[in-house]
Amino acid sequence: MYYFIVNPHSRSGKGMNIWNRLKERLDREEVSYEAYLTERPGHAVELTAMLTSPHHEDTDPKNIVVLGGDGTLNEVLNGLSMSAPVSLGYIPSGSGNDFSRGMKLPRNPEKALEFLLDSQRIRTIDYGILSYGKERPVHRRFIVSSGIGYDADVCQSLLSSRLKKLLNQLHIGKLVYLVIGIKRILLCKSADGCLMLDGVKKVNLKRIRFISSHIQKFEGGGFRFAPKADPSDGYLDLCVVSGVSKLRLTVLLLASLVGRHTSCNGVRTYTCREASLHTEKPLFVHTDGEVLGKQTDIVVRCVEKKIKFMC
Ligand SMILES: Nc1ncnc2c1ncn2[C@@H]1O[C@H](COP(=O)(O)OP(=O)(O)OP(=O)(O)O)[C@@H](O)[C@H]1O
Repeated sequence: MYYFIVNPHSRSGKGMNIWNRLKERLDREEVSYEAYLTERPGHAVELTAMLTSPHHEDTDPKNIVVLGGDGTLNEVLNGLSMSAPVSLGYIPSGSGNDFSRGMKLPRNPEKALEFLLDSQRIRTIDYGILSYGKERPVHRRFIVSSGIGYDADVCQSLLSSRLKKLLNQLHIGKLVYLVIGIKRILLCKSADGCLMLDGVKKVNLKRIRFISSHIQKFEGGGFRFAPKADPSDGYLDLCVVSGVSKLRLTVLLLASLVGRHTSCNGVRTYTCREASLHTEKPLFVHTDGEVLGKQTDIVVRCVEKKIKFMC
């Protein structure tokens, strides 16, 4: 039995057409499934919490399959009860699809479904937790990456972008990250700050452009900010870009498309289990592309091999 959580709104509404095609195939092949369509932002968190609750009518081990973008996968991860026996599957229907890219899953939804139904393999993978807020701490899980600064600023701009819809209609949705990314280079602010790695190594930073923390190698629709990230190693791979001009940031971003930015001036990489960051000015923060407002103090940490993934 498969439980599908479908975001019909993903890829600017194309998610619904994709689901209709896959549903036909499931029915034809008499696969046993239940499907839940998300009706609003946050709904996938509620649906997953309901399906994995100890009070759910079926407490047997469950296969939950997400059809959506990285944002929907993030919501499912955040709704998941970690004590429930669940295996996750994923069919990409988003614009960026960095999770599929990192896991080397088929990016064509039909092929991804075929792969999932044929697959017998379970891989255990890590997830990250980003925390902020002193009086009322907030904890958000992530499975691709989180970031503070420029990368989160781009995610914030995408929320109100009409270009995303247009490019998705032209089947070149992932280009939206590149186009908005270049525009935001001109407008995005930097801040001084300091990073503490695993509570022992302190790094002072001037003019932080962004710091991304990775489970997967890619973010932003194919920027390979963490070429060495391994989703099952129990570590976060950090990409820190600071003290660079806007022109240099542009060059670094282009180099990161092929993972060649890591040896350039202004880029530092670290692996750690936990990192805390303080910035002197608030900067936008994201987890898997979902924006969490502006923060000055965040902590990220890695939870090792807690997610069972069908692949
Ligand atoms: N029915 C709905 N109507 C409007 N928004 C929805 C609905 N269901 C889910 N959402 C929201 O849609 C947002 C985007 O979804 P998702 O990330 O899956 O697709 P995407 O933006 O096309 O892909 P990507 O993140 O790969 O660019 C999520 O933040 C989710 O909360």
